[in-house]
Amino acid sequence: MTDIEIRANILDAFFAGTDTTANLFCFVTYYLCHYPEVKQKMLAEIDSIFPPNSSFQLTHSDLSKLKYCEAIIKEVDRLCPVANILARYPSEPIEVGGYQWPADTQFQIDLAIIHRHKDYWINPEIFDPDRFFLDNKSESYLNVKNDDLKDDHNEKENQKTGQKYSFIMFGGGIRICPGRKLAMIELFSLMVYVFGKYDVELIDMEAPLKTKSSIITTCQELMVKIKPRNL
Ligand code: HEM
Repeated sequence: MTDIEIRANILDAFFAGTDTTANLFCFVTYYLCHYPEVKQKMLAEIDSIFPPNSSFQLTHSDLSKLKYCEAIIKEVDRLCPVANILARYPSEPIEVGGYQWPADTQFQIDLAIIHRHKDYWINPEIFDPDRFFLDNKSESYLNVKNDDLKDDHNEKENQKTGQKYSFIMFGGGIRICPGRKLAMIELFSLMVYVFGKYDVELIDMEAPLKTKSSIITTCQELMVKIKPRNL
């Protein structure tokens, strides 16, 4: 790689890799404060793997046991996608939506619309991490039965919704987010260290989540009070 390419790659990792996880963690905090039963279930999982008042080490193998935490992160991003737009340019003329489009047309894919589309999700407006947690493939979490769900990266989520690309938190195909595993490790670690050790409450439970969307959706303000957990 040339120096310019190395610099561009480092900047990519900084820009694409810091505000995404930081803002998504704010959204996770907001939802946990509004759904105490979800928070309790999360704490039970964290405490069972990283017992409080013990000198645990954060290992990758233990973090990957946090299946309910994973479900929370996905459900929060489904409703509030931190990366909200994907862009694609077809290299050849293409038909999309019944129209012919020339090569190099820019298509923008709106994650918030797809993640809440009633064709793919039951009760899409309802916050329910169990969508990504329960192995209940037959009933309420499937809207569409589709045999063609094979996809290298999103297969597990696709199977739960029954539709290819219905959940695209990290994009898909060859441009899928290269930082996705690191992002999940960061978010799991934050959940263990912050919620496992501290009680986090919103200052104003009535205040809506204040966001601003451009390339990514950012959290404008989230006032919280934090105290050590009463264990
Ligand atoms: C919660 C955290 C994150 C989310 C939701 C997220 C989401 C995404 C999405 C949706 C894309 C576009 C994929 C596509 O076009 O199909 C993307 C691309 C990218 N992400 Fe992430 N990302 C996150 C964290 C990270 C981290 C931690 C890094 C690196 C340290 C990173 C580096 C990148 C880079 C370099 C690209 C551009 C890939 C390309 O165009 O080939 N991301 N990310």
